[in-house]
Amino acid sequence: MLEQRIQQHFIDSADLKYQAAPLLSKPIADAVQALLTCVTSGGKVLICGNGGSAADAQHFAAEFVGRFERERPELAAIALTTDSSILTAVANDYGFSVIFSRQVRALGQAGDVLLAITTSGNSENVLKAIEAAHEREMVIIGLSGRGGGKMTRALRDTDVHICVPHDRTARVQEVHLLTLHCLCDAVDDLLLGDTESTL
Ligand SMILES: O=C(CO)[C@@H](O)[C@H](O)[C@H](O)[C@H](O)COP(=O)(O)O
Ligand SMILES: [Zn+2]
Repeated sequence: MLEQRIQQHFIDSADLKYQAAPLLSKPIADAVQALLTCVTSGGKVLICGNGGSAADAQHFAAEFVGRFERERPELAAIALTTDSSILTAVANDYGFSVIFSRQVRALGQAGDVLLAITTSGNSENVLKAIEAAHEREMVIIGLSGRGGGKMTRALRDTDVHICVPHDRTARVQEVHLLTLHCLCDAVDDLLLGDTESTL
């Protein structure tokens, strides 16, 4: 029955979130420290991902540059998924696999953070963006699922890997979105202290 099927999505999503909380709280806290170090020393966050993860990239950038739940100064973040002229020129002239890495090389500086989002851990353009970010001496926060795929080996000890323990893309994406909200909330908390939410 359709309603049962719908309810099962809610149950599965909630189950995964319960299971993932104790596993992911430490890497998420590490990611918060990396973001805080970046933004308090004048750095910026570059974000990339495909499909639903491209939407997540833009969602996060909106909450950093705009706001999350509290008023605070603007924070620097750029989604690498939005400029259709850059994306079409680079894909057309060089190939889809370098649409993010060229932007990372163009914009990235030492001390910036790359937030790399891929549910499989295997999207080539995201993996190449990680390589480019290492060249620029950036720290990488990798969001993945399905065991981490190739992202696991692409990351270094100084990076942070937040790997959602599930094999279904939609479920992984649901935890990625929760993770991004945790990051925004924690950065605000550390920057602003225990002030009341204004929204
Ligand atoms: O949102 C969804 C599925 O829920 C899709 O658009 C999905 O993001 C796309 O298939 C992506 O290309 C998957 O890439 P990735 O997460 O494996 O890097
Ligand atoms: Zn989706």
